[in-house]
Order: sequence, then C-alpha cells, then structure tokens
Amino acid sequence: MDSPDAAESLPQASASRTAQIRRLDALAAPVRGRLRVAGGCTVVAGWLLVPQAALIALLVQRGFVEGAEPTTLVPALLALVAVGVARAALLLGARRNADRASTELRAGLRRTLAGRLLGRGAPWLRRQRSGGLSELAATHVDALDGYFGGYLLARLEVSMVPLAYLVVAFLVEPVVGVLLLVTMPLAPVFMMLVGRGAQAASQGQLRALSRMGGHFADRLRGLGLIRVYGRGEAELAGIGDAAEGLRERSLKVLRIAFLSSAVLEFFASVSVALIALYLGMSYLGMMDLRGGAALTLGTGLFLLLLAPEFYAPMRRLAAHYHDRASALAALEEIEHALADDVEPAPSLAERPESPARSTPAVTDTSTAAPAVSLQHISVRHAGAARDALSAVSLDIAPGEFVALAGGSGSGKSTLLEAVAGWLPLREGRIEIAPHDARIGYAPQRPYLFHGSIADNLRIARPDADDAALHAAAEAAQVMRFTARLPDGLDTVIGERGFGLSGGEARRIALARLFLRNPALALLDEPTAFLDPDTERAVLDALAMFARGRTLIVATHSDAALATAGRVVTLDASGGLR
Ligand SMILES: Nc1ncnc2c1ncn2[C@@H]1O[C@H](COP(=O)(O)OP(=O)(O)OP(=O)(O)O)[C@@H](O)[C@H]1O
Repeated sequence: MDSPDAAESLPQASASRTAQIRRLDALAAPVRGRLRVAGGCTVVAGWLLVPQAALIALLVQRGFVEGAEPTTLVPALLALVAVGVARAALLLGARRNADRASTELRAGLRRTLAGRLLGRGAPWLRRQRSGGLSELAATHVDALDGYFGGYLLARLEVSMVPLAYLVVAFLVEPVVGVLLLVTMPLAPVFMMLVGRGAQAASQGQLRALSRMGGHFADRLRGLGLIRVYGRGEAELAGIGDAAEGLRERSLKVLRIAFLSSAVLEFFASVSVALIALYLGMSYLGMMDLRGGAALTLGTGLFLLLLAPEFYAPMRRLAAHYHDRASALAALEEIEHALADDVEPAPSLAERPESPARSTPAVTDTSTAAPAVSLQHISVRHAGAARDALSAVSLDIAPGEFVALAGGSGSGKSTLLEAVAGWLPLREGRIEIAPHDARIGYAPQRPYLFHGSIADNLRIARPDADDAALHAAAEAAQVMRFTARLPDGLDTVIGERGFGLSGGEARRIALARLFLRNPALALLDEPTAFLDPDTERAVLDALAMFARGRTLIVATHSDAALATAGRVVTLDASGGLR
C-alpha cells in the first residue's frame, strides 16, 4: 500500500466497484416491479413498528400504572392486533416478492448464460470443463440470490426505517435520540471496512469452488481410466488438496461474515444498554436531563422497545453484507464468461450470403438439396502447428452423395466441421446455396446426455411425435439394440452414453440426423464398429435418406464408399488427392 501506484489505485478501485454495483443492480431490471413491491412492504412494516410499540406502551401505562378499566383498553388492544396482523402480512408479502424476483432473475440469467455459451459453438464448448461451466450456471448464479433476495431489501430498510425511529425518539425523548444518533454511524463505517476484504475472499472462494467442481467432474468422467491405470490414490490426494483449499477459503469468508455480525451485535447491545441505563437512572432520580419533567413508564417502555429495532435493520444489512461481496465476485465470473472474447469465425464473416452461425442453425429451414462449394479452404485447429486442411477446393452438386476417404488424420472430420460452420477458416470460403439450407451433422463422438434414448433423440426435434421417433430409430437401426433393453427407447442412459457401445451411440446420432430432416447431411463414420449385417442395413437406410438431399459422409468403410455417388480422397497433408 506504500507505493504511489497503490495509493492511486484506491479511488480507481472504488470507482470500478461502484460501476460493478451499478451493473449488478442493472441485472434486476426485468424484476424491478417485484423488488419495488418487496421494498415497499418492508419499509411500511418497519414504520408500523412505531404504532405497535406505542400501543404496547400505552396499554402497559394505562393498565398497570394508571389502573384504567379493562374495557376502556379494548380499542387499543384491537388496534394492536390489527397492526400486528398488518405487519405480518407485509413482511410475508415482502419475502414472497423478493424470493420470486430472485428466482426469476436467476432463471433468466441462466437462460442468457446457456444461450451465450452455446452460441460459441461446439469447438469452444468441447474445450471447456463441463464441471466449471455447471458451477458457473449453478453456484455462481445462485450467489446472486443473497444480494437480490436479502441485501437489497436490507439496504432499503436501513435507509428508510431507522431514520423514522430516530425522528420519533427525538420527539419523545431527545436524550435517547442523541444516544441513537451518536451510535448510528458506527455500523456503516465498520461494514465498509469489512466489505473491502469480503469481496476478495468471496472471489477466491468462488474460484476454488469452480476449480473443485471442474476437477471433480473430470475425474468422475474418467473414473474407469483412473482405475485401469491405478491412479486412484494419486487422484484422491489431488481431490483432497482441492477440497482443503476450498475449506480454507470458505472459512475465510465465514470468518469475515461472523466478525462483521458479531461486532455489530456488540455495538447494538452496548447502545441499547446505554439507553436502558439512562432510563433506569432517570427513574431512580440519579440523573435528570429533562429539567424535572417526570418520565412515565409508558414512555420508557416505548423507547426500550424501539431501541433494539433501531439497530435491527443495520444488523440485517450486516448479515447480508457478505452476500453483496459474493454477488460482486460472482458477477465478475459471470461477466467474464459472457464476454465476447472468442474470435469471430472468419469463415462465417466471409460468407456474405450466409447468416453467421457457429452451429448448424435451427432456424435454417430450406429443404431443397443445396450445392456446396469449398473454395481453396485452409483450416488450422487452435494450437496446432500445421493446417488440418490446406487449400482444399471441392464442388458438390445439389442432391449429390459424396464419400470422403483418406487415412486417419487426413482431415475428413475437419472438413465436415468446417462445412457445418463449426470451425473458422484460415483462408478460402465455403458457399452453401441456398444459404438457409437446413444442415444436420452426425459427429464421430456424439454427445449423449443422461436421460432416456428417446429424450436423446428428441433434442434433434423436440416436437417429434412417437411415430416419427420410431421411424427414425428404425431406419438408423437403433431398434436393433433397444429391443434387447428392458425399457426399449425409454431406457435411461448416462452422461457421455455410459452403457452404450460406440456403434450404438453412433446409430443414435444417425437417428437424430434422420429426425432433423436436413437438406444437407454431414456424417462422420456412421458405420464404424458395426457388424456387416447392421452396416448393410444402415447403408440401405442412408441411400434411401439421400434422395432429395446432399450428403457428405466421412468413412473408412469400403461398403460405405461403394454406396456413395462419388468418392473424394484426402491425402495425409490435408489436401485433395
Ligand atoms: N481439436 C483439434 N486440435 C488440434 N488438432 C486437431 C483437432 N482436431 C483434429 N486435429 C488434427 O487435425 C488433423 C485432421 O484430423 P481429423 O479428425 O479431421 O482427421 P480424420 O481424417 O477425420 O481422421 P479419422 O479418420 O481418424 O477420423 C489431424 O492431424 C488431427 O490430429
């Protein structure tokens, strides 16, 4: 902190913090109405405490000190019940609205996050750790709950309610008003000091949580491999270390949270004790700051009821203060994920007649078989030293069935992914005419999520009816293996398709493609790992499916090559032979 740089960076840090808080508050725009209702209910409930305390004090004064007839107290008693009920209803309304606002806000943010992340396309997603992404969408987004569901209300309450109590206290007993006024700034000053450390600690904790989530999910996925290679103990130690790091960081956040609440509790208790002391000494005649005017029991009771409530909103704010720190930390992580820092795919930018797309766009609707023209394209994978495709030119006529042949690593999958719009081109261009042709892609390693086989098929067309689903599954020879499963198409399979063979997973990908009903179908080794009999059936289905569509199929299979209308061979250097 002693360097001039550090001194200069303080105002900068607080300016960026203010900007961050503004951005955080801006997230609440869609649920602003609900938050306002919640805030209004909280403030009015706080104000109603004044008549509530006054009525209690009045009843005690009249009933016990002045010995009034019980029947004369009935109206005040009824009023007390009415105020109590109104406060309870208002507080309930506040809680409900705040909770609903927070839930809606988080759901919206998750939708945005999912859309943005998916928009970056398959190659980007494939490089991410799904554990980390799910932490982002789950834990980080949930970290905003405390802020919107708690902190914001507490902040509004602090700005509107204690001030009203202060005015009332001054009107009733100025000495108590002065005592409250003097002790009032302690809370915000202390919270400001604590808040600085809290955000950094929360950020550290969220990052550790994210790392831990990613680490754990990766290890779970590779559990089989870990066992086979006898890496169990070492991995266990790694997970132990990650968990220990998280524990330390979580304790740091908790320490700060507990410390701030404990200090506030202390100040609040001391202040209330001071007021009680003053009132007690006044009653005993040991202190007279009222110029001889007597202090009634009712007045004293009223002030004693009000005093702890004066600090209550500040204590609530302190309890939620680390929520703000967590929310700011989470916002930073979320903004980082939402930032458009991925380079735009040049292949898309250079297709003037084609709308930019990083995955086969669902909005593409043209069903006419398109022509595909690759003009001198070169593609290099991120981080690779050489081009996977170099200067490839290829013209495919509408309705043509082209097989891509070539050795392993010659670039067949890369070519399919480039045509699908998943990969940026280093040079050249790809024209698909009509440009809005619906594209379907069955990759080599299809992604199967946890759910039934039918669910896994329906992601290609969520509104597909059972008949369409069965027809697609039948054609792709999925029914051959589901017939043996206990629940048929409703059999549940795991993430990454645990429980299905490679050939079965590919047939699901093929059925998805059939269901999508694309005009341009890109298939990556659809018949790998199939026995000759099943391969024949799949190829027959494919030949039928090819009618009226353009097909590009990467394959090593002679039978598949024979089915195609034309064979294009890629050489080892990623060029056309
Ligand atoms: N994500 C990636 N990052 C870096 N290099 C990659 C990536 N994907 C593929 N490659 C490389 O690009 C080249 C072409 O790979 P590609 O998967 O397109 O070949 P392929 O002809 O489909 O092979 P196969 O017949 O084995 O499926 C290979 O040298 C491969 O190692």
